[in-house]
Amino acid sequence: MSLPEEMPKLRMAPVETPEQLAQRAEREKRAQELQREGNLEQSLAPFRVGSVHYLNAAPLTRGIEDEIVLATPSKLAEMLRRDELDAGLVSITEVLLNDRYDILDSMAIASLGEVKSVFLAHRRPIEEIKEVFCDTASLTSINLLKVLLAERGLKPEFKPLPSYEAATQLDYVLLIGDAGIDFIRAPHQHEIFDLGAAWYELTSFPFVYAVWALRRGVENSQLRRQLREARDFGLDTLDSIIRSRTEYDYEFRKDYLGWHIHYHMGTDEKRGVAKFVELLRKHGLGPVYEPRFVV
Ligand SMILES: C=C(O[C@@H]1C=C(C(=O)O)C=C[C@H]1O)C(=O)O
Repeated sequence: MSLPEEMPKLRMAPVETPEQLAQRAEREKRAQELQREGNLEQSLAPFRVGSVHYLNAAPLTRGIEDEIVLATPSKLAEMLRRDELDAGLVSITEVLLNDRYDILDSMAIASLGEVKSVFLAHRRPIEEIKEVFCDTASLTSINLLKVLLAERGLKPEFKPLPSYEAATQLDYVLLIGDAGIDFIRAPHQHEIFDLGAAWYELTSFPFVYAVWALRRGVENSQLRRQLREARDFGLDTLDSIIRSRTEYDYEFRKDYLGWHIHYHMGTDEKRGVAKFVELLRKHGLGPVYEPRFVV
């Protein structure tokens, strides 16, 4: 018996190969991410937010990148002080040395031990240090180096680094961020004194380099929620950030963002901050204010 003409033909969905399935899953994930990104971007205004242009900040600013001002840590601090920003992912010392910010709780740029991008590069023994040239972008790392050297009874003169090109020719140089990573990855004759590792050796605590500083006295609960969402989004998609960024190479990004740097501010990080406060005071690098955390 032949099938009646009007009977619908059985339609078979084409079978997907495992590769096609994986590609589709990836496309769907990407679409969801884009939507989440879109949601975040819509609601950051009217707040003005700044962050550092270093690779390490990427996971805390996922989805809001296009809305924030990127600058060096020292420029960001100046903008915050002039009230040109409502929030900045800024050096911890800016917050500790100025009684005008709250710290957004539970997140930070921190390391437990070796950080990779904050170090003293030295061609001569540290014990002989008389002067050190410092990346002018840095605030926190200069103070961290002052503390670490003072604990060894060393008080060199701190001078501004004239240019990154000059770094290879100087005996003692403090570098941070991507410029630091560039230096380490290029040929050089210096030994590397990693400040995260030195801090851990001295205190057994993590070191907190940067936090979200919020201008005090401004109603910012919506902004705080946005920044928490950006962090959640960034950490949920850390793998894809590591895969899709183009700085350096994949292995480096994986180690750096997935291992050396971490993004939570827990009990140990707060103990680390308290220890830093104690040592800044001990070595006369104050006045230092108690950090005030807001959820
Ligand atoms: C870990 C780092 O921390 C940075 C160091 C800063 C400083 O020295 O003032 C400020 C912000 C952080 O992003 C780095 O960028 O290498």
